[in-house]
Amino acid sequence: MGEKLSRVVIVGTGYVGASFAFTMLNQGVASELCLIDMNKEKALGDVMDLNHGLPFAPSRTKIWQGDYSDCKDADIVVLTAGANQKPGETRLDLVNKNTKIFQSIVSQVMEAGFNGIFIVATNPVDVLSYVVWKVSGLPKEKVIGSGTILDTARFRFLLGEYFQVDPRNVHAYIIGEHGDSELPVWSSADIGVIPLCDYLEQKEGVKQCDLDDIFIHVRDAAYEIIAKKEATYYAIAMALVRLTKAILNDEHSILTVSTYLDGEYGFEDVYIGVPSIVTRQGIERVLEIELNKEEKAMFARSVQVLKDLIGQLDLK
Ligand SMILES: NC(=O)C1=CN([C@@H]2O[C@H](COP(=O)(O)OP(=O)(O)OC[C@H]3O[C@@H](n4cnc5c(N)ncnc54)[C@H](O)[C@@H]3O)[C@@H](O)[C@H]2O)C=CC1
Ligand SMILES: CC(=O)C(=O)O
Repeated sequence: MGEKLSRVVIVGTGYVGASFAFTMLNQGVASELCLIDMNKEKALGDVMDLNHGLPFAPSRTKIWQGDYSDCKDADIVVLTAGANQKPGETRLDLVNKNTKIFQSIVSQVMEAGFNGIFIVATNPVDVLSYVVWKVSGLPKEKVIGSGTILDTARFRFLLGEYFQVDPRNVHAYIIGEHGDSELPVWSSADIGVIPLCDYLEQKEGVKQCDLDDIFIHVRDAAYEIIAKKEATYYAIAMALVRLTKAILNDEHSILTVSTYLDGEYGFEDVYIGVPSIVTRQGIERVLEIELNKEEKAMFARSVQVLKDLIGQLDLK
């Protein structure tokens, strides 16, 4: 029996796209990796560098510098092209530049005959996921933003440090905009098998103000890292690989991706980060966490921030 081919195309081989390609190669996730960037020399340099690592890779991967015609047979196109934040800029500041770039890229991907799944990482990721859905004409299930997958990872890491447990045993979510209006869902957070609220009551030394501080560090992590080294890329690359594997391996994994709300949580016509089941077909279902009153209000505010921006888009 022949080996099953899986093709992943990456558009935008800057810090995030190149780190994603490197992580994909190291984990042997796809049999074909195609790199596209308007800076062709950069993409070609990355292809050469990655190919030279093949003797150390866990499996064979065909890696090449491509063009949009390569998207026709792609299972997944990952969009990491566009401007990133400069120190002091918010993710939302990038909306106009990156919407224009995305209109052009997504049109070219679709003209090639693409019928797979888009993963969107470029910021502002929730708004751009909406743009990709609109411009591509694909079903909502097939356009997935990285949403708060990275914020949730940061949250689990910091809670793991605080409670001195493996972050993989921390079950806690950040939802909402991947940005300043996101929120922690404290009411359903578990440390291992213990609800965090019980932990807070029972364990000495666990204080609400420390938890609030953890959330602030999660929300502001990108600003801190960008001030120190211009960009964030390793953790998002690993998060994108996790999402890619969930799709290619039909894992039915629950990830806080940016997805289209169609009545869930009482909202519609917006892409936003919520826990969702990810399969080979894309988003199977959005999971509705029972939010408390304060969390509901914060989520509604986050939806409004995104809807206001979506309302200003010129998608002609
Ligand atoms: N969703 C998330 O959690 C995260 C998102 N990001 C976002 O990812 C995006 C990329 O960030 P970086 O890699 O740091 O930026 P970068 O500037 O290093 O790379 C962007 C790449 O896009 C390419 N590009 C620009 N316009 C293009 C076009 N029309 N066609 C093809 N390629 C084009 C550029 O040549 C460049 O190589 C940013 O918007 C950043 O904010 C970054 C980290 C985390
Ligand atoms: C840049 C960005 O969106 C992040 O690191 O969260």
